[in-house]
Amino acid sequence: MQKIEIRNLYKIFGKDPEKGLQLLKEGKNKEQIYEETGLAVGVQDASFSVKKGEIFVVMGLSGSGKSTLVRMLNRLIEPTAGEVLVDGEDVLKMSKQELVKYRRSKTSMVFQSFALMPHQTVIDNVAFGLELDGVEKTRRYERSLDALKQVGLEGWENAYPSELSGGMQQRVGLARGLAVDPDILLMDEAFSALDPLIRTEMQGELLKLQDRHERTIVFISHDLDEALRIGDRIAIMEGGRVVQVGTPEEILQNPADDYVRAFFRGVDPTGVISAGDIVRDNQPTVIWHTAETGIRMTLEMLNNRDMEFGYVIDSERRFNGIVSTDSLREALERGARKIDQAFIKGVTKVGETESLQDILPYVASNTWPVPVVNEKNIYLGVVSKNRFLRTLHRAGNGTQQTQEEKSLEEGVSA
Ligand SMILES: Nc1ncnc2c1ncn2[C@@H]1O[C@H](COP(=O)(O)OP(=O)(O)OP(=O)(O)O)[C@@H](O)[C@H]1O
Repeated sequence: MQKIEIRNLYKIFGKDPEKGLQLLKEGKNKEQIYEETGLAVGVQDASFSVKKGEIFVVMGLSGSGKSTLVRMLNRLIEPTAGEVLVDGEDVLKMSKQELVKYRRSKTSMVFQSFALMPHQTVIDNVAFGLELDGVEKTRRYERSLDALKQVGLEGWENAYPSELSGGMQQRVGLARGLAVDPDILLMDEAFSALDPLIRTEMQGELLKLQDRHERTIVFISHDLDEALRIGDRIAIMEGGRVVQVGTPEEILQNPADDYVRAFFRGVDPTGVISAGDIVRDNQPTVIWHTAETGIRMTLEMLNNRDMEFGYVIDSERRFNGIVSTDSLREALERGARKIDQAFIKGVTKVGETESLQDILPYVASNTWPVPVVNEKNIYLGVVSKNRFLRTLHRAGNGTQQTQEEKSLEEGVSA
């Protein structure tokens, strides 16, 4: 479901922005327009959408238009042209009153400079937005305490900002953003001022928060590692344009141009592509598991299909275990009858979000393709050694899979 939709959005800074629009339409570029008129093109023709519940990272070099773009989402910067739809409603058509309400209740913004008020306690800093909203004091403090708890600052409510470390101050900034319980959190280089260790910690904190309470987060960053770590999808900006939008894997595997490629140079694909991206569910034999599933029947089935391994799942597709022709025969010799007595011991399944780097040891050490499950233990399929190696090879070359490779892969037996 789309939460935010941006259509043909422009921002031109200067006295006569319409003139700038006209010149862009005539094919002039940003630099020519600046030289001729002194108008600065901040964002040009941006169109994309942000899904409900995702962390959407806007990335680009300094001056590429990130801040301008994100500030147009809550009209801290007034767009020159285009549409910003939030839950289907055009933010640019809102009256002043509607806009105030939208800014206070639907969105909140977290800045790089934590923008804390030094003479106010932590809790008053957090409660500030609610106070503006006219929320009464008891309720205000309740919600602020809850927000402080969410960012791990319980017990610090009466401290002053100067008593806190940089990382803690940023947590207060984040708590202030959370206290109003916004649908949409806009984060402008929110972690950039933090030293690397604290920064990584805060990124982890944000991901954890997102696990518990799904918000739509638009996060500006100029840092690739950060974008890859937290972004469900990334938009890359260059010179005011959005040049590519996609998941980290999509962008890495298929960069739109040299600018994007340059960003990703040196990135190790094994850290970015996940098990879920390369899972295949059509190869090995899947065996539905019930109390009646017998060993003899299973063995016969594997033999008939000339398969060495079978993946056992229940009627809800939850992964139970793996059997092999060997483990089934051994179990029969022991006098066992039910299939779960024939599971290979110590089978490792991997989560769909685990990276290639994480799953490498399992792919390398097992003779059977590694089963991949989601967070509910639902079986999604397997990653075979072949598929794993092919992906590495492709990502390394930055080339697309050819039709030949594709059919080869479909034909590769597990
Ligand atoms: N108020 C303004 N007046 C004139 N030009 C502006 C104004 N604000 C931004 N610009 C110009 O718009 C372009 C985009 O700036 P913006 O701040 O959005 O980039 P950014 O990617 O966020 O950069 P940074 O990472 O340095 O914050 C730049 O060329 C900038 O000079």
